Amino acid sequence: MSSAVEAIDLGRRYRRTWALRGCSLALPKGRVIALVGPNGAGKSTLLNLTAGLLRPSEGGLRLFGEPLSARPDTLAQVAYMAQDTALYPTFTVTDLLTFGRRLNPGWDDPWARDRLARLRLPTDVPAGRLSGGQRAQVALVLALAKRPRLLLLDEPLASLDPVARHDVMALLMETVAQSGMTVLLSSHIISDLAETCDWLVAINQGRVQVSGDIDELLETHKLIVGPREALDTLPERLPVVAQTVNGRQASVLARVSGHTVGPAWTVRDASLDELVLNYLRRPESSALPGPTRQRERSAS
Ligand SMILES: Nc1ncnc2c1ncn2[C@@H]1O[C@H](COP(=O)(O)OP(=O)(O)OP(=O)(O)O)[C@@H](O)[C@H]1O
Repeated sequence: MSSAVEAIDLGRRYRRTWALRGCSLALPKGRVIALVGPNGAGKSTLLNLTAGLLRPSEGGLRLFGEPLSARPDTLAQVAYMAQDTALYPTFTVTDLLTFGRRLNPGWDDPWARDRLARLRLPTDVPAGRLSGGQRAQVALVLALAKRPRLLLLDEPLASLDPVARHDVMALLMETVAQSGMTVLLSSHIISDLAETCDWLVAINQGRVQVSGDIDELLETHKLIVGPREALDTLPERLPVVAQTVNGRQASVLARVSGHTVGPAWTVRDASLDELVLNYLRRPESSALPGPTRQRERSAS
């Protein structure tokens, strides 16, 4: 079965700087995929490449099994809400609806009107006069009304208040459940992603660090907490993602499979927040197939 998005050794360079390099990914269909990474990691670059707005400097992309470069109609199945929510500022919401209907063959006009009515926004003022959060919500409705197979969202939650954030995520979940759409969304707010997303992609310094099913990642990673002096008693071959020392206490995130640790240590489940934070702290750690870094001797 083909993936929704497949990147093969994908790279993009701006002059001499690689924004993304050696990116190989297979993202399954019908998932809500969280794309995380520090500022400047390459998230927007990956989204722009997937939306066909940037050309790769090396490697390539397939969407639903089709090479992106060979089939322009593949892109008709993609909707993209970029970071700086590009609504034409002089167009009213009513104009934008008309525009969307004329440009997109699969446009679901009754649905879009119903959703916009529920937002209780003025439909006759220029979009430039709406607040940042209101613009983001309108842009999301317009993107969904295209009925895309793949929806790309670059920090859709950043400008939203907590209630709007919750509503947007609920709308995404509802649409995914009804349509089988795949969503790839970048965000820095991990707690908002934990309930909604079921696949995690972490990018760091232009490289993919993690790509995997969130439940499986949480099952295989554990937080091991104990006294700093006991660090040397941890198994030699324990695949450590990151370790931190706070005063006398050491905390180690590791990929545990059949490893046993001594009685000085407490092993507990990690939250998605803790998992992401530990990976981002250690750009050289990876949860991709291949050799894993093993435990360091000295505490960091
Ligand atoms: N148009 C550009 N020209 C030159 N360099 C760029 C350009 N766009 C991005 N970059 C560089 O590429 C790298 C990746 O940027 P990108 O915007 O993809 O990161 P990001 O993960 O989306 O960051 P953020 O979380 O801050 O939005 C950064 O080092 C950035 O400075």
